[in-house]
Amino acid sequence: MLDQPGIEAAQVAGAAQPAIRLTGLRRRFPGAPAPALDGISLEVAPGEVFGVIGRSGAGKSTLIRCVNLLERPDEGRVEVLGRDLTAEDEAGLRTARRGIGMVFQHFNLLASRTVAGNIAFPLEVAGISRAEREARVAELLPLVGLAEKRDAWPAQLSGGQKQRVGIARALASRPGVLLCDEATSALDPETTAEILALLADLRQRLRLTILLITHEMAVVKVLCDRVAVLEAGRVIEQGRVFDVFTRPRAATTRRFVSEVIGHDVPAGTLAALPEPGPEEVRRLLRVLFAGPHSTRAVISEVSRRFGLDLNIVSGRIDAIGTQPFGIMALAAYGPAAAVEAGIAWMRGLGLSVDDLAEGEG
Ligand SMILES: Nc1ncnc2c1ncn2[C@@H]1O[C@H](COP(=O)(O)OP(=O)(O)OP(=O)(O)O)[C@@H](O)[C@H]1O
Repeated sequence: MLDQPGIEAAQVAGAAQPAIRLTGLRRRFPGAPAPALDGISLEVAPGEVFGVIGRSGAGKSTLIRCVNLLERPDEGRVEVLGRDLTAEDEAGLRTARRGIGMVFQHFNLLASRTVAGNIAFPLEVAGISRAEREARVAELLPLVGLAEKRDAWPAQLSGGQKQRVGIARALASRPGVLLCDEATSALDPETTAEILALLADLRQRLRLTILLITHEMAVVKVLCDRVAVLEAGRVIEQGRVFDVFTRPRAATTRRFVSEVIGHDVPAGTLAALPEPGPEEVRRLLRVLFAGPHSTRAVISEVSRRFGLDLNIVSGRIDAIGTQPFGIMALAAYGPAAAVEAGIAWMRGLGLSVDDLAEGEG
């Protein structure tokens, strides 16, 4: 059902072509002082989960709505699963949108329909037979953990259950691409974690490509492979989540990242540290351990080898996806040449070592 040859072909995992390609998107709302989208280009690979993060007003909603052309960009091209949506007429768009599911922040369920009725709704609109609709709903309910709720009404569901219905409805027409518009922002932290786990599971089982927008870095950390940071309608930074989290470049990115992994050195830290002795320097360093070395072994060894005093200001061990890392702020004291040699030695082990100013990430 709902087979679309162009889309099916592009869904083959590993296809060279991106699942989503946005080129030079611009959108300025009439009368607005600045464009909502100011030349956005990005690509999402098949099977990838790509997050777009930004503060309120950065242009996230406008961007995601452009992907299925709910919002038409003034300029630029939107290609999804190999199809140039900006070149489609309304009929073509309707067909193409069946390959693109969308999950909304506020669920957007129809109060007058049961769970099954909500999930079946897009299939009804697409003219799918009742028997096929029922079969599809029966497949989807257990997939989203709602096998027992088939005949419940939206008003009888928790927020998390409502979002499960929203996700099942988005998957009804077997889309290759799922767009998530702040899908967990209306949920409490525990329910957020459950919904993110569900999305991660569905992504694996259905080999979905997911583009999500969020203002929460925790969502990006748990679910995404890559992330783009949006500010004033522009992508100011993008890359693999691990790289962006461990080496954020833009100030906005550093602020987002510090929400979840605390790169910042608290104000007042320097004043509380001892002054360096005569013939000594003091360097405030951020050391990132992303490889096989354990934090403690490296710190004690660099201290021994180079005769440095190391004062640990803050430290944290964490993981992004399945990749563990440690991040530590430390004050190194010793003769200038010894401190330099110690830093070079740590870098030689593959650790990332940067100078850190107080209050900086
Ligand atoms: N329909 C509209 N008409 C006029 N201006 C709009 C419209 N939609 C969005 N904007 C403006 O475009 C800019 C980007 O808005 P957008 O909703 O895309 O940002 P956002 O990052 O999703 O923010 P939020 O998280 O608050 O929704 C904002 O300045 C907003 O006021």
